[in-house]
Amino acid sequence: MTTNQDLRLTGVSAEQILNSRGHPTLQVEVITADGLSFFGSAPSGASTGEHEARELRDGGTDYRGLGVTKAMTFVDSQIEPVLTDRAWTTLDQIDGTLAALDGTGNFAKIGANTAVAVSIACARALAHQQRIPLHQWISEQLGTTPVMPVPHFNVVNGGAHAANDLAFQEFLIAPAGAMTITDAIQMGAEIYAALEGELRARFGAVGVGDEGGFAPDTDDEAQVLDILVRSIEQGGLTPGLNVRLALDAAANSFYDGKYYRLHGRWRSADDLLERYVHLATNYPIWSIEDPFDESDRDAWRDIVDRLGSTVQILGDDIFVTDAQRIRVGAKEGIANAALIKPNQVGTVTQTLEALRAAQEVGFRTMVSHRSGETLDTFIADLAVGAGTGQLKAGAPARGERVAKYNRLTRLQKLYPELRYAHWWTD
Ligand SMILES: C=C(OP(=O)(O)O)C(=O)O
Ligand SMILES: [Mg+2]
Repeated sequence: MTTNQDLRLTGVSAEQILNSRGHPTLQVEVITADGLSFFGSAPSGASTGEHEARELRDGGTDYRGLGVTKAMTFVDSQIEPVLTDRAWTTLDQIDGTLAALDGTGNFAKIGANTAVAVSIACARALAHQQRIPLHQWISEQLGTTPVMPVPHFNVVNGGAHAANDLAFQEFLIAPAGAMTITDAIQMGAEIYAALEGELRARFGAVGVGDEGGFAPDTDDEAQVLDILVRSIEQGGLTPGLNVRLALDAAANSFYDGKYYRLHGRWRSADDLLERYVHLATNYPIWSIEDPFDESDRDAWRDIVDRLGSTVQILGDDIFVTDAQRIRVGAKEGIANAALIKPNQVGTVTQTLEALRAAQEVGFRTMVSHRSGETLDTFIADLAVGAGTGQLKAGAPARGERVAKYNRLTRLQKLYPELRYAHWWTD
Protein backbone atom coordinates (compact mmCIF):
# COMPACT_ATOMS: atom_id res chain seq x y z
CA MET A 1 0.00 0.00 0.00
CA THR A 2 1.27 3.47 -0.78
CA THR A 3 0.35 6.59 1.18
CA ASN A 4 0.47 10.21 0.09
CA GLN A 5 3.73 10.47 2.02
CA ASP A 6 5.29 7.95 -0.34
CA LEU A 7 7.51 9.25 -3.07
CA ARG A 8 6.94 8.36 -6.72
CA LEU A 9 9.61 9.34 -9.21
CA THR A 10 8.95 9.66 -12.93
CA GLY A 11 12.49 10.53 -13.98
CA VAL A 12 16.10 10.33 -12.81
CA SER A 13 18.79 11.89 -15.00
CA ALA A 14 22.31 13.24 -14.77
CA GLU A 15 24.25 16.03 -16.37
CA GLN A 16 27.95 16.82 -16.29
CA ILE A 17 28.82 20.04 -14.48
CA LEU A 18 32.23 21.39 -13.43
CA ASN A 19 33.36 21.46 -9.83
CA SER A 20 35.38 24.26 -8.25
CA ARG A 21 38.65 22.71 -9.46
CA GLY A 22 37.35 22.77 -13.02
CA HIS A 23 36.90 18.99 -13.04
CA PRO A 24 33.75 17.37 -14.38
CA THR A 25 31.27 16.05 -11.85
CA LEU A 26 27.65 14.93 -11.77
CA GLN A 27 24.47 16.79 -11.08
CA VAL A 28 21.45 14.51 -10.72
CA GLU A 29 17.83 15.56 -11.16
CA VAL A 30 14.90 13.51 -9.89
CA ILE A 31 11.39 14.36 -11.05
CA THR A 32 8.45 13.50 -8.81
CA ALA A 33 5.00 12.35 -9.87
CA ASP A 34 3.67 15.84 -9.20
CA GLY A 35 6.16 17.24 -11.68
CA LEU A 36 8.68 18.82 -9.31
CA SER A 37 12.46 18.59 -9.79
CA PHE A 38 14.99 18.04 -7.02
CA PHE A 39 18.76 18.13 -7.51
CA GLY A 40 21.91 16.77 -5.92
CA SER A 41 25.52 17.05 -7.01
CA ALA A 42 28.78 15.33 -6.09
CA PRO A 43 31.81 17.07 -4.55
CA SER A 44 35.31 15.61 -4.74
CA GLY A 45 38.22 15.37 -2.29
CA ALA A 46 41.95 15.87 -2.94
CA SER A 47 43.34 14.54 0.34
CA THR A 48 41.34 11.37 0.60
CA GLY A 49 41.29 8.54 3.13
CA GLU A 50 42.38 5.07 2.01
CA HIS A 51 38.94 3.62 2.80
CA GLU A 52 36.71 6.25 1.21
CA ALA A 53 33.95 5.05 -1.07
CA ARG A 54 35.23 5.14 -4.65
CA GLU A 55 34.62 7.97 -7.05
CA LEU A 56 33.91 6.77 -10.60
CA ARG A 57 35.83 8.58 -13.31
CA ASP A 58 36.26 7.62 -16.92
CA GLY A 59 39.96 6.82 -16.49
CA GLY A 60 43.05 7.72 -18.46
CA THR A 61 45.49 10.48 -17.70
CA ASP A 62 44.38 13.27 -19.99
CA TYR A 63 41.69 15.81 -19.24
CA ARG A 64 38.98 13.56 -20.65
CA GLY A 65 40.04 10.90 -18.15
CA LEU A 66 38.48 13.03 -15.46
CA GLY A 67 35.07 12.79 -17.13
CA VAL A 68 31.99 11.23 -15.58
CA THR A 69 30.38 9.78 -18.71
CA LYS A 70 30.35 6.26 -17.24
CA ALA A 71 28.70 7.50 -14.05
CA MET A 72 26.04 9.35 -16.06
CA THR A 73 25.41 6.24 -18.13
CA PHE A 74 24.72 4.28 -14.90
CA VAL A 75 22.10 6.82 -13.92
CA ASP A 76 20.29 6.47 -17.25
CA SER A 77 20.65 2.75 -17.83
CA GLN A 78 20.42 1.26 -14.34
CA ILE A 79 19.34 3.73 -11.70
CA GLU A 80 16.43 5.42 -13.43
CA PRO A 81 14.64 2.14 -14.30
CA VAL A 82 14.69 0.89 -10.68
CA LEU A 83 13.95 4.20 -8.97
CA THR A 84 10.93 4.94 -11.18
CA ASP A 85 9.54 1.45 -10.75
CA ARG A 86 7.85 1.77 -7.33
CA ALA A 87 6.84 4.13 -4.53
CA TRP A 88 9.36 4.90 -1.77
CA THR A 89 8.61 5.43 1.89
CA THR A 90 12.12 5.98 3.22
CA LEU A 91 15.49 7.07 1.93
CA ASP A 92 16.91 3.93 3.40
CA GLN A 93 14.99 1.94 0.76
CA ILE A 94 16.36 4.08 -2.08
CA ASP A 95 19.95 4.08 -0.80
CA GLY A 96 19.74 0.34 -0.11
CA THR A 97 18.69 -0.14 -3.73
CA LEU A 98 21.70 1.89 -4.91
CA ALA A 99 24.03 -0.20 -2.72
CA ALA A 100 22.49 -3.43 -4.06
CA LEU A 101 22.84 -2.24 -7.67
CA ASP A 102 26.49 -1.53 -6.95
CA GLY A 103 27.20 -4.69 -4.98
CA THR A 104 30.82 -3.88 -4.08
CA GLY A 105 30.37 -2.40 -0.57
CA ASN A 106 32.28 0.79 -1.47
CA PHE A 107 30.54 1.94 -4.66
CA ALA A 108 33.48 0.82 -6.80
CA LYS A 109 31.05 -0.08 -9.59
CA ILE A 110 28.54 2.75 -9.87
CA GLY A 111 30.70 5.32 -8.07
CA ALA A 112 30.15 7.14 -4.78
CA ASN A 113 29.83 10.34 -6.84
CA THR A 114 26.84 8.81 -8.63
CA ALA A 115 25.34 7.48 -5.39
CA VAL A 116 25.72 10.67 -3.37
CA ALA A 117 24.20 12.89 -6.06
CA VAL A 118 21.17 10.58 -6.42
CA SER A 119 20.81 10.18 -2.66
CA ILE A 120 20.90 13.94 -1.95
CA ALA A 121 18.33 14.65 -4.69
CA CYS A 122 16.05 11.92 -3.24
CA ALA A 123 16.45 13.22 0.34
CA ARG A 124 15.21 16.61 -0.87
CA ALA A 125 12.31 14.97 -2.73
CA LEU A 126 11.31 12.91 0.33
CA ALA A 127 11.36 15.94 2.63
CA HIS A 128 9.16 17.78 0.17
CA GLN A 129 6.83 14.81 -0.10
CA GLN A 130 6.37 15.00 3.66
CA ARG A 131 5.90 18.80 3.41
CA ILE A 132 8.73 19.55 5.82
CA PRO A 133 11.97 21.47 5.30
CA LEU A 134 15.08 19.40 4.61
CA HIS A 135 16.81 20.23 7.90
CA GLN A 136 13.68 19.16 9.81
CA TRP A 137 13.50 15.93 7.82
CA ILE A 138 17.13 15.26 8.80
CA SER A 139 16.49 16.03 12.47
CA GLU A 140 13.51 13.66 12.47
CA GLN A 141 15.68 10.87 11.07
CA LEU A 142 18.15 11.36 13.90
CA GLY A 143 15.97 12.52 16.78
CA THR A 144 18.12 15.64 17.12
CA THR A 145 17.32 19.28 17.83
CA PRO A 146 18.21 21.51 14.88
CA VAL A 147 20.80 24.16 15.70
CA MET A 148 22.80 26.73 13.74
CA PRO A 149 26.38 25.43 13.53
CA VAL A 150 29.49 27.42 14.37
CA PRO A 151 31.06 27.99 10.94
CA HIS A 152 34.70 26.97 10.72
CA PHE A 153 36.18 29.20 8.02
CA ASN A 154 39.32 27.78 6.43
CA VAL A 155 41.30 30.96 5.89
CA VAL A 156 44.84 29.67 5.29
CA ASN A 157 45.46 26.69 3.00
CA GLY A 158 48.48 24.38 2.80
CA GLY A 159 49.17 20.67 2.25
CA ALA A 160 47.48 19.11 -0.77
CA HIS A 161 45.27 22.19 -1.20
CA ALA A 162 47.93 24.77 -1.98
CA ALA A 163 51.25 25.18 -3.80
CA ASN A 164 53.09 26.57 -0.74
CA ASP A 165 55.28 24.76 1.81
CA LEU A 166 52.85 24.59 4.72
CA ALA A 167 52.54 20.94 5.79
CA PHE A 168 49.22 21.47 7.58
CA GLN A 169 46.32 21.66 5.17
CA GLU A 170 43.86 23.96 6.95
CA PHE A 171 43.97 26.85 9.43
CA LEU A 172 40.42 27.61 10.50
CA ILE A 173 38.72 30.37 12.48
CA ALA A 174 35.58 29.48 14.47
CA PRO A 175 33.51 32.41 15.84
CA ALA A 176 32.29 30.30 18.75
CA GLY A 177 31.55 33.37 20.87
CA ALA A 178 29.19 34.98 18.34
CA MET A 179 25.58 35.31 19.44
CA THR A 180 24.01 34.51 16.06
CA ILE A 181 25.00 32.99 12.73
CA THR A 182 24.74 36.47 11.21
CA ASP A 183 27.37 37.78 13.66
CA ALA A 184 29.52 34.71 13.10
CA ILE A 185 29.55 35.15 9.33
CA GLN A 186 30.25 38.87 9.70
CA MET A 187 33.21 38.09 11.99
CA GLY A 188 34.49 35.56 9.45
CA ALA A 189 34.30 38.09 6.63
CA GLU A 190 36.03 40.83 8.65
CA ILE A 191 38.84 38.58 9.84
CA TYR A 192 39.36 37.29 6.29
CA ALA A 193 39.72 40.88 5.03
CA ALA A 194 42.10 41.80 7.87
CA LEU A 195 44.11 38.66 7.22
CA GLU A 196 44.53 39.57 3.56
CA GLY A 197 46.00 42.91 4.61
CA GLU A 198 48.35 41.31 7.15
CA LEU A 199 49.55 38.70 4.66
CA ARG A 200 50.08 41.27 1.89
CA ALA A 201 52.11 43.43 4.28
CA ARG A 202 54.28 40.44 5.24
CA PHE A 203 54.53 38.44 1.98
CA GLY A 204 53.53 40.78 -0.85
CA ALA A 205 51.32 39.01 -3.38
CA VAL A 206 49.55 36.04 -1.85
CA GLY A 207 47.45 33.50 -3.73
CA VAL A 208 44.63 31.29 -2.53
CA GLY A 209 44.27 27.51 -2.21
CA ASP A 210 41.50 25.12 -3.23
CA GLU A 211 39.12 26.18 -0.46
CA GLY A 212 39.56 29.93 -0.89
CA GLY A 213 41.94 30.37 2.07
CA PHE A 214 45.16 32.32 1.49
CA ALA A 215 48.29 30.34 0.61
CA PRO A 216 51.24 32.37 1.93
CA ASP A 217 54.78 31.45 0.97
CA THR A 218 55.89 29.99 4.31
CA ASP A 219 56.35 26.62 5.96
CA ASP A 220 55.96 27.95 9.50
CA GLU A 221 52.59 27.19 11.06
CA ALA A 222 53.38 29.28 14.17
CA GLN A 223 53.92 32.31 11.95
CA VAL A 224 50.51 31.70 10.35
CA LEU A 225 48.87 31.37 13.77
CA ASP A 226 50.53 34.62 14.95
CA ILE A 227 49.15 36.44 11.91
CA LEU A 228 45.71 34.90 12.48
CA VAL A 229 45.67 36.07 16.09
CA ARG A 230 46.62 39.60 14.95
CA SER A 231 43.90 39.58 12.27
CA ILE A 232 41.29 38.59 14.86
CA GLU A 233 42.47 41.32 17.25
CA GLN A 234 42.38 43.97 14.50
CA GLY A 235 38.58 43.89 14.56
CA GLY A 236 38.49 44.29 18.35
CA LEU A 237 37.78 40.57 18.90
CA THR A 238 39.49 38.38 21.46
CA PRO A 239 41.10 35.16 20.21
CA GLY A 240 39.95 32.25 22.35
CA LEU A 241 36.90 34.12 23.60
CA ASN A 242 35.07 35.40 20.51
CA VAL A 243 36.95 33.34 17.97
CA ARG A 244 38.71 30.02 18.34
CA LEU A 245 41.25 28.43 16.04
CA ALA A 246 41.23 24.94 14.53
CA LEU A 247 43.66 22.93 12.42
CA ASP A 248 43.28 20.18 9.87
CA ALA A 249 46.81 18.77 9.59
CA ALA A 250 45.66 16.11 7.05
CA ALA A 251 48.78 14.25 8.13
CA ASN A 252 48.33 11.44 5.58
CA SER A 253 49.74 13.88 3.05
CA PHE A 254 53.12 14.43 4.80
CA TYR A 255 53.74 10.88 6.09
CA ASP A 256 56.12 8.43 4.39
CA GLY A 257 55.04 5.29 6.29
CA LYS A 258 57.29 6.07 9.27
CA TYR A 259 58.04 9.79 9.57
CA TYR A 260 56.28 13.11 9.09
CA ARG A 261 57.77 15.88 6.92
CA LEU A 262 57.62 19.23 8.68
CA HIS A 263 59.80 22.31 7.98
CA GLY A 264 61.90 20.33 5.51
CA ARG A 265 62.81 17.62 8.06
CA TRP A 266 61.50 14.13 8.79
CA ARG A 267 60.07 13.84 12.29
CA SER A 268 58.80 11.02 14.47
CA ALA A 269 55.17 10.86 15.64
CA ASP A 270 56.45 11.82 19.13
CA ASP A 271 58.11 14.96 17.76
CA LEU A 272 54.94 15.87 15.89
CA LEU A 273 52.90 15.31 19.04
CA GLU A 274 55.17 17.73 20.93
CA ARG A 275 54.60 20.25 18.16
CA TYR A 276 50.81 19.95 18.57
CA VAL A 277 51.09 20.28 22.34
CA HIS A 278 53.23 23.39 21.89
CA LEU A 279 50.77 24.95 19.42
CA ALA A 280 47.69 24.08 21.52
CA THR A 281 49.39 25.58 24.58
CA ASN A 282 50.38 28.81 22.89
CA TYR A 283 47.38 29.51 20.66
CA PRO A 284 43.61 29.21 21.22
CA ILE A 285 43.35 26.01 19.17
CA TRP A 286 40.24 24.12 20.13
CA SER A 287 40.21 21.37 17.46
CA ILE A 288 42.86 19.36 15.62
CA GLU A 289 41.79 17.17 12.69
CA ASP A 290 43.83 14.26 11.31
CA PRO A 291 46.91 15.00 13.43
CA PHE A 292 48.54 11.73 12.32
CA ASP A 293 48.31 9.33 9.40
CA GLU A 294 45.25 7.09 9.44
CA SER A 295 47.42 4.00 10.04
CA ASP A 296 49.36 5.50 12.96
CA ARG A 297 46.75 4.61 15.58
CA ASP A 298 49.12 4.59 18.57
CA ALA A 299 50.00 8.20 17.87
CA TRP A 300 46.28 9.07 17.74
CA ARG A 301 45.79 7.44 21.14
CA ASP A 302 48.75 9.41 22.51
CA ILE A 303 47.35 12.75 21.38
CA VAL A 304 43.94 11.95 22.91
CA ASP A 305 45.73 11.12 26.17
CA ARG A 306 47.74 14.36 26.10
CA LEU A 307 45.23 16.86 24.71
CA GLY A 308 41.84 15.15 24.49
CA SER A 309 40.41 16.64 27.67
CA THR A 310 40.71 20.18 26.27
CA VAL A 311 41.06 19.79 22.50
CA GLN A 312 38.72 18.14 20.00
CA ILE A 313 40.68 15.39 18.23
CA LEU A 314 38.75 15.03 15.01
CA GLY A 315 38.97 12.00 12.71
CA ASP A 316 38.48 12.51 8.96
CA ASP A 317 40.59 10.16 6.79
CA ILE A 318 40.71 7.67 9.66
CA PHE A 319 36.90 7.30 9.93
CA VAL A 320 35.76 8.23 6.39
CA THR A 321 32.20 8.87 7.70
CA ASP A 322 31.78 5.16 8.37
CA ALA A 323 29.65 4.15 11.38
CA GLN A 324 31.65 1.01 12.11
CA ARG A 325 35.03 2.75 11.91
CA ILE A 326 33.73 5.43 14.31
CA ARG A 327 32.60 2.75 16.80
CA VAL A 328 35.96 0.96 16.64
CA GLY A 329 37.81 4.28 16.96
CA ALA A 330 35.83 5.17 20.07
CA LYS A 331 36.62 1.81 21.64
CA GLU A 332 40.32 2.29 20.93
CA GLY A 333 40.25 5.85 22.33
CA ILE A 334 41.90 7.33 19.25
CA ALA A 335 39.70 10.43 18.82
CA ASN A 336 36.82 12.26 20.44
CA ALA A 337 35.08 13.59 17.32
CA ALA A 338 34.29 12.58 13.74
CA LEU A 339 34.19 14.61 10.54
CA ILE A 340 31.10 13.97 8.41
CA LYS A 341 31.37 14.08 4.60
CA PRO A 342 28.48 12.41 2.72
CA ASN A 343 30.46 11.56 -0.42
CA GLN A 344 33.12 9.84 1.66
CA VAL A 345 30.71 7.01 2.42
CA GLY A 346 28.37 7.30 -0.58
CA THR A 347 24.78 7.92 0.56
CA VAL A 348 22.80 10.14 2.90
CA THR A 349 21.53 7.05 4.73
CA GLN A 350 25.08 5.93 5.56
CA THR A 351 25.94 9.49 6.55
CA LEU A 352 23.03 9.46 9.02
CA GLU A 353 24.27 6.10 10.33
CA ALA A 354 27.70 7.63 10.95
CA LEU A 355 26.06 10.53 12.80
CA ARG A 356 24.06 8.05 14.90
CA ALA A 357 27.20 6.06 15.71
CA ALA A 358 28.97 9.25 16.80
CA GLN A 359 25.99 10.14 19.02
CA GLU A 360 26.07 6.66 20.59
CA VAL A 361 29.78 6.78 21.43
CA GLY A 362 29.68 10.39 22.64
CA PHE A 363 31.74 11.90 19.83
CA ARG A 364 31.21 15.46 18.67
CA THR A 365 30.73 15.85 14.91
CA MET A 366 31.63 18.45 12.31
CA VAL A 367 29.93 18.42 8.91
CA SER A 368 32.32 19.15 6.05
CA HIS A 369 32.50 20.12 2.40
CA ARG A 370 35.18 18.75 0.03
CA SER A 371 38.04 20.67 -1.56
CA GLY A 372 36.42 20.20 -4.99
CA GLU A 373 32.92 21.63 -4.46
CA THR A 374 29.75 22.50 -6.32
CA LEU A 375 27.03 25.00 -5.49
CA ASP A 376 25.01 22.28 -3.72
CA THR A 377 24.13 23.38 -0.18
CA PHE A 378 22.95 20.03 1.24
CA ILE A 379 25.70 19.98 3.89
CA ALA A 380 24.41 23.25 5.41
CA ASP A 381 20.97 21.69 5.98
CA LEU A 382 22.66 18.54 7.24
CA ALA A 383 24.72 20.42 9.82
CA VAL A 384 21.63 22.32 11.03
CA GLY A 385 19.30 19.31 11.09
CA ALA A 386 21.78 16.96 12.74
CA GLY A 387 22.49 19.59 15.39
CA THR A 388 26.23 19.02 15.08
CA GLY A 389 27.06 22.59 16.11
CA GLN A 390 29.97 22.63 13.65
CA LEU A 391 30.26 23.09 9.88
CA LYS A 392 33.37 23.66 7.78
CA ALA A 393 32.82 24.87 4.24
CA GLY A 394 36.02 26.75 3.38
CA ALA A 395 36.80 30.46 3.34
CA PRO A 396 34.13 33.15 3.58
CA ALA A 397 34.88 33.78 -0.11
CA ARG A 398 34.39 31.98 -3.49
CA GLY A 399 30.96 31.03 -4.73
CA GLU A 400 31.01 27.31 -3.95
CA ARG A 401 32.06 28.00 -0.32
CA VAL A 402 29.82 30.98 0.44
CA ALA A 403 26.85 29.07 -1.03
CA LYS A 404 26.88 26.99 2.17
CA TYR A 405 27.25 29.94 4.54
CA ASN A 406 24.59 31.86 2.62
CA ARG A 407 22.29 28.87 2.99
CA LEU A 408 22.70 29.15 6.77
CA THR A 409 21.70 32.80 6.52
CA ARG A 410 18.65 31.81 4.49
CA LEU A 411 17.65 29.11 6.97
CA GLN A 412 18.00 31.60 9.83
CA LYS A 413 15.66 33.99 8.01
CA LEU A 414 13.10 31.28 7.22
CA TYR A 415 13.29 29.66 10.67
CA PRO A 416 14.12 32.39 13.21
CA GLU A 417 13.62 29.92 16.04
CA LEU A 418 16.92 28.19 15.10
CA ARG A 419 19.44 28.96 17.86
CA TYR A 420 23.17 29.45 17.36
CA ALA A 421 25.22 26.60 18.81
CA HIS A 422 26.88 27.37 22.11
CA TRP A 423 28.86 24.21 22.61
CA TRP A 424 31.86 25.85 24.28
CA THR A 425 29.79 26.31 27.41
CA ASP A 426 29.10 22.54 27.64
C1 LIG B 1 37.90 18.99 3.16
C2 LIG B 1 39.03 18.27 3.18
O1 LIG B 1 39.77 18.09 2.06
P1 LIG B 1 39.44 17.07 0.88
O2 LIG B 1 38.08 17.36 0.40
O3 LIG B 1 40.51 17.35 -0.15
O4 LIG B 1 39.55 15.69 1.47
C3 LIG B 1 39.55 17.68 4.42
O5 LIG B 1 40.58 17.01 4.40
O6 LIG B 1 38.94 17.84 5.48
MG1 LIG C 1 40.41 16.67 6.67
